[in-house]
Amino acid sequence: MSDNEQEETTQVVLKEDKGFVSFFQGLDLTDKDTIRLFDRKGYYSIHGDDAVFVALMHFKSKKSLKYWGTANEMPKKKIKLDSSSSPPPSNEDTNLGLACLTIRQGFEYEQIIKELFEEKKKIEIWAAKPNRINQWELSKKGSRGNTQQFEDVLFNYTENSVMMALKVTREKGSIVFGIAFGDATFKTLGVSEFMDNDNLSNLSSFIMQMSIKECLLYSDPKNYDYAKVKEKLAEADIPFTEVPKADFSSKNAEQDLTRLLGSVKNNLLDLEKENAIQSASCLIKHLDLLSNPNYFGKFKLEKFDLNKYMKLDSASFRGLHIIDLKEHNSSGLPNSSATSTKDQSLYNLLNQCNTPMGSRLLLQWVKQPLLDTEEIEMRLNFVETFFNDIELRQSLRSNDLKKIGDLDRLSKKLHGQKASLEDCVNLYGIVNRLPVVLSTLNGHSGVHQEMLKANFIDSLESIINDFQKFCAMVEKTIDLDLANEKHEYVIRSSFDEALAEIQKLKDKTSQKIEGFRIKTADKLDLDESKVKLHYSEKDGYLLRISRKDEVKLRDKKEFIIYATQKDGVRFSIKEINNLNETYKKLSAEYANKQDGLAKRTLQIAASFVPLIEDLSSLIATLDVFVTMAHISSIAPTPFVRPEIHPLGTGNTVIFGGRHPCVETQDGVSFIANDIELIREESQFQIITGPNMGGKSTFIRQVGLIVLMAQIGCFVPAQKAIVSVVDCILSRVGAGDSQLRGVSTFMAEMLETSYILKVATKNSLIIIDELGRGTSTYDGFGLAWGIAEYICNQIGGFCLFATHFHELTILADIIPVVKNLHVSASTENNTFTLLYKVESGACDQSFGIHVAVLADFPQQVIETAKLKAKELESFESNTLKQNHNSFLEEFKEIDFNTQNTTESYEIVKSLLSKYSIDIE
Ligand SMILES: Nc1ncnc2c1ncn2[C@@H]1O[C@H](COP(=O)(O)OP(=O)(O)OP(=O)(O)O)[C@@H](O)[C@H]1O
Repeated sequence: MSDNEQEETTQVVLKEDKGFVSFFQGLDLTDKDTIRLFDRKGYYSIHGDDAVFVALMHFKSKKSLKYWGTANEMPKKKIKLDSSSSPPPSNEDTNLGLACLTIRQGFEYEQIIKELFEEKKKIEIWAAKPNRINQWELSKKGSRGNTQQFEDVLFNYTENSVMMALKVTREKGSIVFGIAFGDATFKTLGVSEFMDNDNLSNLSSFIMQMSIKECLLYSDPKNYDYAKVKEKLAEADIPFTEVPKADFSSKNAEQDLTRLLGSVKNNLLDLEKENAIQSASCLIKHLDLLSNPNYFGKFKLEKFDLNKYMKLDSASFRGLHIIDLKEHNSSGLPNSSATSTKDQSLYNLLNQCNTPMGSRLLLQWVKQPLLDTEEIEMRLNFVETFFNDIELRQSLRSNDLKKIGDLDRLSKKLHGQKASLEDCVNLYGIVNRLPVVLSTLNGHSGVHQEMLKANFIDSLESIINDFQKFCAMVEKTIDLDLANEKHEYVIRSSFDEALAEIQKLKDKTSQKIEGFRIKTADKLDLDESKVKLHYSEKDGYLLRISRKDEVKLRDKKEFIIYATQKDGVRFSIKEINNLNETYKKLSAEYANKQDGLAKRTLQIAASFVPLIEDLSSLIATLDVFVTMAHISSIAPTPFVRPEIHPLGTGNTVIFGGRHPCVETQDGVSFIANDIELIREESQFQIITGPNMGGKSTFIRQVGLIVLMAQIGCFVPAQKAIVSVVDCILSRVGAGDSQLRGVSTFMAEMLETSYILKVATKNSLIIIDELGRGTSTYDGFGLAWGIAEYICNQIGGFCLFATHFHELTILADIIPVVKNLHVSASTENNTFTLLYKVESGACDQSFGIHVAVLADFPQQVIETAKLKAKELESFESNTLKQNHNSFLEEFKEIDFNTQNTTESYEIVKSLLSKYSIDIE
């Protein structure tokens, strides 16, 4: 925000009001996650800690705050200070009295609402009670998972606002989740019941992949799994409210669901899912869905099938940088690393969609890579169609799709009865452009022509057909000429007899007024053109002459002077004033009639919402395919269509693979690399090489290529064969371990234990620099043990980047282990990173080489070489045995049943049992 804008904000200054202060102090302000805004008609005020929080969040300073009185003058009741989200106030702050911030209605208010939801705050809007001084009542409230009452503000929000209700139970020893999830804005509702392992990996994936924003949690503190779920939610940064058991009741659930979904769709509901159905009743109650008759029969049933998508947890989203996760440090401000622009996410790279619907769908696809080969091939066929037919792609991108506005927004407005005639005209414009899209699609004649016809052309034709009635209605009712010429949106007067009659009378009145204008000019002995008519809402028609001619009005009682302005003198005569009265009455009558007719028109338009939704989904899908094809073709080297092998079959072989985001960075001339992950032959690859040599980039690019292939997108490679995987598990870098108050070593251990428990023989495991948090020996020992465990017990594909050069010996012991290294050249006493991945272990200790280049004393170099040799001969079987035994026991520990300190103690005692030193 610019200084100017900020200055403007502070122009709205609310005067100190002691009555309000006592009302405010009397409120229950204990919930530090709620921010209260007071609607003062035209602007809003925020007070106390809420004001400080918003000032810091939005304006990044406290300058815009005003303080009322001093703390000593204020009523005695203390406000609970928000210690977590804003720094504790200094004495100076508390002495200043009650903080007060005013924000303007419109853009500023909208921005702040969006930011508050992003900060996971609950929002309350308070309005003054009519005719009561300093008495306020709650008029709106919302939270991140329930933004219904703020829809008008959040229309352009890309992400959905999905709330879930969650019940945890155990069946036959396994954890079972009964989940209901819903988005009141997009009117979707779903239920799902699934089992989970002790790591809750299914729940983790569900939260990430369904974009859950908030949770209503079945309160059951005695339940052993309950604390684990709470920890998982906190880890995924999902705010949750503990809800009494009574709200999870199946009593009226079936009936309530039928009401919202409509009876037909109800057949698809699996009512056997008792826990999920109970969660649904809780969700319906807390979102207050039944209080809005507009919702009845309008909800769509959404399915979540755990077996349909690749599992991805937050560590993988972070490790592969699939989407931008907004991360926060303990001060509540965004991490600078998380906002770095250089390091763009895969979603950011791909999202060059032309429509907001496309962007939303793409986000969903990126989060939910598919497992079914047929579905993947189908998507690839479409991408191929638009990739090969340049003309088709360019025409859709640069013309046809660009002009299609946000249909989701339109349907939301129409459904919520917040639409205007302008929205109808906009929709009419979009519908009129559809034949152009259709003819562009019809122009294609490639191999997938039939598929294009069956999936897009036929549906679009039928949608255009079904919209005919809508178009006819708009043409008949709305004055389109006025809309096009003057951007005024009204009902055509010829549409309704009564309206036409009133219009006639209005015209007649205006004509009479015009007659008096001419007569007045005559009376004043002025040329007719010098007496003008001026119309304003307030005064109706007035006459106007130039200031020079004002003398002509002097001393003549029949002329009533209204105002003298730069452009002349405004005056009137009795007859015009009388006609003005008539004109005003007629105008009011006309407007009234117009309103009624507009309302009816909008009601009819709202009946087209299901059709708009169908169109929106068709355009979104088309846009995503076209965009994926576009990105694939504009990459520094075009992407290629991957060859897909069903889950658990075939190998993953990539020739000339590239990292899609690193290759587009400025100044990077990317070196492509190959990899062959062959089952039973080379499914475990160890990557060694110098620091900054490109190890992480290489293993992440393999993860991203597999992920992109399963989304149905082309991939950055010369040739790619991808065997579908059930999940990608990544442990990349120590990450934010400090934030959670866990040592780097513990964080590594926890994440790795999770991988060991969750991975299957059909997974892709990506491990980067394991063991950095420990002493060299133990780090190495653990890395060795973990690698061995993955090879022998899990199977699956694994890429293991490590700085432990000695780990490469594994290749001699385990047949499926192969070594790769990133190369560097040390010719002519220079050290150049080549980024080329080659087979075999890295044969040089580059660390020492760099030390030589840096002119280290000879003695240091010699000692380093000696020590390195010692380490190389690290093959003591007893030591290795110790590490293996440690790992056997380590993986059995259930970290979820203890807190961090307890876990740490257990691991420490286990380490000491096997004489492993991590200090
Ligand atoms: N194939 C490549 N072609 C060109 N540049 C590359 C390539 N791979 C990596 N780089 C560049 O090198 C930088 C370092 O790469 P990366 O982080 O992958 O190295 P690393 O070996 O994992 O390093 P470290 O061991 O220090 O973690 C990248 O940011 C990128 O700019």
